[in-house]
Amino acid sequence: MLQAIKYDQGHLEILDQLQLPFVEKYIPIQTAEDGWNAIKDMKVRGAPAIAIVAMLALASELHALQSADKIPDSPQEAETLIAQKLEYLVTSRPTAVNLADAARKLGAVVTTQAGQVGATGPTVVAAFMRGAEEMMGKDLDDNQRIGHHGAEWIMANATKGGSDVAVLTHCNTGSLATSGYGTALGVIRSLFSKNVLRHAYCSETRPYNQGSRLTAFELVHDKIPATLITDSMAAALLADPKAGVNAIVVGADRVAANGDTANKIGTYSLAVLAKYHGVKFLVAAPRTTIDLATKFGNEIVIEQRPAAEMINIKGPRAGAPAIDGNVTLETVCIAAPGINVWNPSFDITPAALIDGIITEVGVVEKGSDGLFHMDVLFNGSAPQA
Ligand SMILES: CSC[C@@H](O)[C@@H](O)C(=O)COP(=O)(O)O
Repeated sequence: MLQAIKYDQGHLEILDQLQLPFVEKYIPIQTAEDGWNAIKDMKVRGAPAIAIVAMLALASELHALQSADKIPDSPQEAETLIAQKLEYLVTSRPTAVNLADAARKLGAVVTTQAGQVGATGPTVVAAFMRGAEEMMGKDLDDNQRIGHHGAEWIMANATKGGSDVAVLTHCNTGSLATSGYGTALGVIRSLFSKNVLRHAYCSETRPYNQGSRLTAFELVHDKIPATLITDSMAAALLADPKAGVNAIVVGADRVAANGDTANKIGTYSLAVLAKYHGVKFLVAAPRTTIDLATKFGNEIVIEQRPAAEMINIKGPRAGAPAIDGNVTLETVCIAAPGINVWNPSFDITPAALIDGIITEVGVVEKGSDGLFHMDVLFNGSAPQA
């Protein structure tokens, strides 16, 4: 399995996703500012991965301060230092809630520690670093559970009488978008490991091609039977009995309390198509992506990305040889110079189009009132497939 994030006691490295699938190169992240830039520039992306890298970037900076004996003695000063860095990190990308959620949770850990009798600056910093490291392990564990619950749900509800399934996914939600295994791609991985995946389809995911560059790379790497389509081919694929797509499974950047889901632009179109074709439409995400403070999808801030990400495309010249494992990536313009560009990074899929939300504690479906009741995910009564 690919590993997007490597961390060991203050040493953080991320796989530079801007160079994938052509060059597999890890880059060091030493400070919160390095982390902020890597997230903003999409060297790391995907809701869970963004949160983990942000927290570990700050942990790395604090490690370096600790080695240089520069942690303030006062617990309150250490708390303020960490709070300011967290506030800054949260400004890197607005839509995925996992980052804000991680900052809030670790901020609370730090505040609690700073209030303990005998607390010092170093004990506050140590509490933060421990929390950040635990987050990475928890995410991997959650993803494996999501994969299991999603695969079980699909086999129970979407086989249409067959013994195996074909699944379409969008964007990248795999090892590269998380600490490992993946969310929606984790469900596909789990179906594959249970020997019930007939075929996976991944959409190109314009404009930034996370599907063709990253998901396709992971599927090839992990030898999962898969086919790439352009986003515009999804309707034809769903209408094709030979493909026999049973379910569409996507990730999420933020799920509102009513189930409306912000995810990569193009997700909403797929949900509409799924409804028309009678194909199950599922969202796979850890509970850290569910934002109960946001009641409806229209409250979610949608990030606008630069025009250059739509009108330019980057890759090696066709047939260019790799030299010492390196290839030169070239940028090519693929649109008429001067055209206006609208480039929202995400869209909102209404809850009405979603059949189930797959989390690490189970799959929530709409009740008889036609509404999602997210409280079951947090009060220990989530339905198991
Ligand atoms: C497991 S990640 C789920 C989503 O974050 C993913 O589908 C997505 O939309 C990623 O967007 P990106 O802009 O590449 O960060």
